[in-house]
Formats: sequence, C-alpha cells, structure tokens
Amino acid sequence: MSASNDTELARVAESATFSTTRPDNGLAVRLEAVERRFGERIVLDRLSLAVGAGEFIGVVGKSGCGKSTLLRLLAGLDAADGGRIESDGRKLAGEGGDVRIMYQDARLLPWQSVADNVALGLKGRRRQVRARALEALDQVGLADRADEWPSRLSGGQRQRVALARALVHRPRLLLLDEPLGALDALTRIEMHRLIERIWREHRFTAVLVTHDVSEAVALADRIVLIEDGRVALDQEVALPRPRARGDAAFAALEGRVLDRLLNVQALNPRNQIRGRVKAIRVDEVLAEIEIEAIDRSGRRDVLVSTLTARNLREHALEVGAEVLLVVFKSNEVALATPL
Ligand SMILES: Nc1ncnc2c1ncn2[C@@H]1O[C@H](COP(=O)(O)OP(=O)(O)OP(=O)(O)O)[C@@H](O)[C@H]1O
Repeated sequence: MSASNDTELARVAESATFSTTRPDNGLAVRLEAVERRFGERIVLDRLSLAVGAGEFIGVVGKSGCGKSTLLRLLAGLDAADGGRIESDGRKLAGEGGDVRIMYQDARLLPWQSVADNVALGLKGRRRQVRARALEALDQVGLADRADEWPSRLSGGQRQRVALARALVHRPRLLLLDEPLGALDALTRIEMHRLIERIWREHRFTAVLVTHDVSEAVALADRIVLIEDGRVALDQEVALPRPRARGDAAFAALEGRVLDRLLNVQALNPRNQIRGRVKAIRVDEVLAEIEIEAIDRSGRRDVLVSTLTARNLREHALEVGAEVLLVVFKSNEVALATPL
C-alpha cells in the first residue's frame, strides 16, 4: 500500500461516523459440546464456548486445529455432527441473515463495480440500494472509489470493500476468517483500528480467527485457543482500548498466549490431570481455585489455578466440581475444562 493510502486509511480509522449504528446490536452465541468429524478425524471434540452479545472473540490455534471449521459451523456453511449452536435459546440461523463472514481474500466480482459488489444481495429500489452501499463504503473510507473496478484497488482496499459488503447488511454476528492475513504489517495495524472503531460503533458480536496473536490481543475481549478439538485456553484481554503494542501489559499477554500456543508439550495428555475443586477464593478481579489433583500414579496434590473473576462466573465452578487441569512448565497450572 502506498504512503498516501496509509494516511487515508489512518484518517478513516480515526474519524468514521456511522448512521447505521444500532446500540446493543450483537448476537449472543452458545456452543455446547459441538462435534465435527471428517471421516475418522475428530476436528471439534465436544467444544463448548459462550460468546456474549457484542463481545469480540479472537480464536487462535495451530494450523489445522479447526478454527475455520468452527467459523463455518457458526456461519451455517457446514453442519455439526453433534452438540448445539444456539443464539437466545434458538438454533443459530447462519450466514445470510444476521450473520456475515469475511475471508482472507475479498472475493469481489471483477465484472461489477465496487458499489455493486457491496450492494450484492440488497433488496429495494436501485437508488436506495446504492445509497446504502455508498454509506457502507463511506464507513471504510472508500466512497470515492464506488464506481471503479475492484482490480484498480490495492489488497487492503479490497478487504475494506469486503468489510463494507458485510456491514451493509448490518450484521449482528460478524465472522472474520483471517481477513488480514494477506496484508502487509502496516496496513494490518491500520485495519485493526478501522475494525475496532466500526465494532465499537455498531456493537455487533465479532469472532476473529487469526494466526497472529498480537492481532488477537489488539482486538479481542477474549482469546480462545483451540487444541485437540476443544478450548484449551480462554484468556480475557483486560487492556484499555485502543491498545498500544509497545505497552508492557500488551507484550506480556501476547507472550503468555504465544507460550501456550507453542508449548505443545503442555497440551500433551500426559500433562493433564483430573482434580476436584476444594476451595474458591475470589475478589473483584481474580479468583484462586484450590484443586485436589490425582495424577496417573494415584498421588494426591493440591494445586492452585488463577482465573479472572469473570472467567470463574462463566465456568460456573463450585466446590466439589470435577475439573481437568493442564500443567505448564511444571509451575503454572491452568484450569482447562470443568468436566
Ligand atoms: N471438508 C473437509 N473434508 C475433510 N477434512 C476437512 C474438511 N474441512 C476441514 N478438514 C480438516 O479439518 C481440520 C481442521 O481444518 P480447519 O480448516 O478448520 O483448520 P484451521 O485451524 O482453520 O487451519 P489453518 O489455520 O491452517 O487455516 C484439518 O485437518 C482439515 O484437513
């Protein structure tokens, strides 16, 4: 992307205003024991996850762990083999209604203008449809490119058109499948600001699949790590927005998630221990869970896992509950899953 485009994108990221804002717009989504198999291969193994209305979730995990499969299920583009995916107690309707998905490639139709690409699928009088497309393009700073062919745009601009094409439908759940994966580092950072700003204005729920942990830390309220078909880590990102990458707290959190992601050993079943909650100590921010664990040789030990108080509420843990623990680097214990 050229320097002038960078400047233009930065300006839009900072200054966009939206007339399509609908407060408290997001869909709450609940996945319960969701399974997806391909032949013998179990990709999602009774995965459970609750996403709050308007929440921004970052999904990370090693290549092939099932991130895109999860998004495809949420989008209704694929069907689960077991479990439930619900919103407000009802089956999630999938892509087309309140749910929109954006991919790594913009998938624009080369024979349609930018505005017509954005307007695809909109119903109504031509003038109204065009006005809505222009409004969405304005949100991403590309209203002045409405009548050009997509081939005239840079990669970053095409992704902004793809974002406008999703926004024009006023989604309540936006699924982002590595949408910035093909962009250069600077454009990605500018796009983060734009996506964050639009998300804050519209309050839709967002689920972002990414290989880039710093992208997840920059954007997400929570980072979910998928491993062996399940949620292996559910990390709250309690950093003020907009987030500064140079910040020590940002770097520490990024390092922590990366460590977990890269530490294959830690997620080896040999490092997983079953246990029972003995005591829970909680203050406003943090919760300490004391767990009596029994290892494979039958040895009993008391371990302590620290969660955020919010995470504790989501797990709905009680004294006496059975849990699965993952031991990291011999001195750090994470509560993997309430059993
Ligand atoms: N339609 C399909 N048929 C058979 N196997 C599939 C199908 N779709 C996905 N898989 C397999 O399911 C697993 C998870 O794939 P998925 O694309 O969800 O992973 P991912 O975490 O998004 O990977 P990446 O980060 O590399 O994009 C992979 O082993 C993949 O080969």
